[in-house]
Order: sequence, then structure tokens, then C-alpha cells
Amino acid sequence: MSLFFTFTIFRSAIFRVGLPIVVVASLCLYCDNILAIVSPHSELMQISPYIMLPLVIFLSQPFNQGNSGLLAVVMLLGYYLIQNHLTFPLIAEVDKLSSWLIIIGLQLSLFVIHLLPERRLLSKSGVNFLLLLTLQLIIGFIAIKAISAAEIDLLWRTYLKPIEALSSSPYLLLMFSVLLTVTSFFVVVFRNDSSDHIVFTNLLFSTLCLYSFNTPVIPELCFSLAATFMLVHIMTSSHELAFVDQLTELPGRRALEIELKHLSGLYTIAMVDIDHFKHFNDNYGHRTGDEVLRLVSLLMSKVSGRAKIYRYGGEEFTIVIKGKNANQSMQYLNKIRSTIENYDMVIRNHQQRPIIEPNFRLKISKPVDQPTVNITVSIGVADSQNLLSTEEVIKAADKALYRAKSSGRNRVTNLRFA
Ligand SMILES: Nc1nc2c(ncn2[C@@H]2O[C@H](COP(=O)(O)OP(=O)(O)OP(=O)(O)O)[C@@H](O)[C@H]2O)c(=O)[nH]1
Repeated sequence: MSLFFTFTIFRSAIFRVGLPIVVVASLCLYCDNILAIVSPHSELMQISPYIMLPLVIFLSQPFNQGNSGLLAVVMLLGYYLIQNHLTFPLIAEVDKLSSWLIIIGLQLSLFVIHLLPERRLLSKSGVNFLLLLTLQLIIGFIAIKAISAAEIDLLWRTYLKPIEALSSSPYLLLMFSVLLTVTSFFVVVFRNDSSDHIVFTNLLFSTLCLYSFNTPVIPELCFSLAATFMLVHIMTSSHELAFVDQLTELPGRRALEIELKHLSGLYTIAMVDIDHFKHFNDNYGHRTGDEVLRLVSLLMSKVSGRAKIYRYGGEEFTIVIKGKNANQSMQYLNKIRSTIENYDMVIRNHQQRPIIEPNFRLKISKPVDQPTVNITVSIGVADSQNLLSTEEVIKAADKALYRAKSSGRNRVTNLRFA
């Protein structure tokens, strides 16, 4: 499987919602076994959200993941309130009211983060959100002071009685939680913006926490797992920013440099360059040019083979094929060249629809009567046989690419056989 598809799978909505669902489902299925393992470490479990959530807040600032930072602030506050303002099992009237307010406040605040742009934690939108959170806290405290025990009891008996066989939490609150979590699920499936899946993950774990509020260690476990997902999200997003080209979603130049450091033995390097791309940009505009770059990346990735494809820079790509010499790689490279050449690109008005659909699906069939253009690429190839270093192989492939261009373009050139 090429690196391109590995990245695509990790970034897909299905993977992003699927992984936390699998974790939560496993927790539910093997609850007794998991509790038996973690219960002896309950003190450690209790403090772990206090360590992990501040770490998320701290890392979110330099890593530009403000929404993760805000999620962690909400979760930390929720966890603190659950640990310090509730007595389990929830029998006292004031505890019941507090738990309802905490859950409603926690989940609404988490959900609102779907609406925020990805900025730094201490940006204008971040600070506004934190002010809103403070306001919510004040309203909560006023409500607890203002509502009498008799009124809470009436509320409990009239609207909020739990279905004991299902959960000790009021079913109306559970429904509210599930509704927000399911809505968030669809936000990930249909939008899948940078932090959507992590909002969903937090909602999912907080719903599980509500569902099993009175089970010991469950709140600690849920908040720790949510923090773990956020830490992984911050790390993988930063890795992506550093190593994945944002336009084509292929690994970029830095990823290639690291790959080159580890290359040894027999391998082939091919430099791929789109022909007359400046002309294409001048004729159809830079935005269409960008889409062509994405299309070429996608077409190259679809041609099967165990090669790794990188965006070298501009309209140039690098293909690394391990375990094969240049001659053995020619068939694969020619297939890439011909696949690109034979793809009929429909140039649409950008106000209507782009060449490639936003979710990166290839448009295979072209509508009748639409004018099409075909682009071509030139490829220069060299292998590690008789060459001492990767720099030399790249230089030789570059030289071969220059020859491919000067010999008429739209060809694969291997200088050893030229
Ligand atoms: N749209 C778009 N254009 C880019 C990007 N990076 C580089 N380019 C353009 O790619 C073009 C490269 O042009 P040249 O190096 O002259 O090459 P060419 O026109 O492809 O000609 P040959 O390589 O000789 O076939 C320039 O016009 C750059 O502006 C990008 O990320 N997006």
C-alpha cells in the first residue's frame, strides 16, 4: 500500500470516528475485565486526567491546535467539578442537580467547538469561548443556590427519573447527550475538518461517563482516554504539517529527505515533472493549476506498485522504488506516464464545479460535449547501481529528466539506455 493511501486512511472520516467508537465499544463489552485491571491503580487513574489534560492545553499553543486546547479546558473543568463537587452515588438532591448542570454545560461547550475556526488557544475566538465558559459556570452556581431541594426532587420525579435497568443517569439527559454525539458524528462524516473528530471523541467519552456515572473509575478512565486521543491528535497533526504536502496530501520534501537518509541497497529514483505547466497556469489560472497537481498526485497513487511518491516541490514529484533497478521500473513508470496522458480532464467553470471533486474522488467518466484537455509528464530515471550516494542518484535522475524534456517531453528517460 502506498504512503499516500496510508495517510488518506488515517485522515478519513471513517477511521476518525471508527477508532474512538471501537475503543468505547470495547470498554462496554469488556467493562468488568478492564475495571479489574485499572481498579487497583485507582489513585493513579484519578490524577492522570489532571496530568494529561493540562499537557494537552500546554501543547496546543505552540502546535497551533487551539481547538484541542479548548476541548481540554472544558474536559479539565468538567473533571474537576465531577471529582470535587459530586458525591457518588448521586443521592443528595444538590448532587443530582450539579451532575445535570455539569453534563449539559460540558457537552454543549464541547459541541460549540465544532463552530470555532482552528486558531491558537489565546486567539480572539478562544478568549471569547473561555469567557462564555466562565459565564456558564456562574449561571450554574447561581442555579444550584437558587433551586431548592424540594424543587429538585419534583424535577427528578417528574422529568428526570432514570430508567434504572439502563443507567442511573436521567434518560432525558442521556438522550440529550446521545443526540449531540450523533450530530457530531455526522459533522465528522460530512465535513471532517481538522478538529471535528476530536470534538466527537470527547462527546463520545463524556456520554459514556454520563451513562456509567456511578460506576467507580469510569469517569477517570473516560477523561484519561479522551486526553490520550487529544495528545495523539496534536502529535499526528504536527507530523502531518511537517511531512505532508497540504495541496496534494502526498508526503513532501522533508519526508523524502528522511527516506533518502535510510535508503540502501538496490533502489530506483524517478523525477516526474508536468510538461508546460506554466502555460497551463497562464491559460486556465493558478487554481486550476493546483487542481491539476492534485489530480496528477491522485493518478500516480492509483497506479499500483510498491513505490513511494513524494511532492518534490512546484510541479515536480519524486518516486522511490526499492529493490528494483531502473530497467525493471520502466514498465511501472511508463504506466504512470500513460495513465496521466490518457486522462481526459474537463475544464469546468470554477464557479460551477472543480475538476476534481472536493472529497478527492476521481471523475472517471466525462460528460458528453464537454471540452477536455490532456496533460503529460516527463520522467527521468536513475538507480543505485554504480552510484555511490542518494544525492548522485537524484542528480542522475534530474539529468535524465532534462534529457526527457529536451527530447520532446511525455516520455520516460533512463540515461543508461538512452
Ligand atoms: N498552480 C500552481 N502552480 C505552480 C505551483 N508550483 C509551481 N507552479 C508553477 O509551475 C510552473 C513551472 O514552470 P516551468 O518551470 O517554466 O516549467 P513548465 O512550464 O512546466 O515547462 P517544462 O517543465 O519545460 O515543460 C510555474 O509557472 C510555477 O508558477 C503550485 O503549487 N501551484
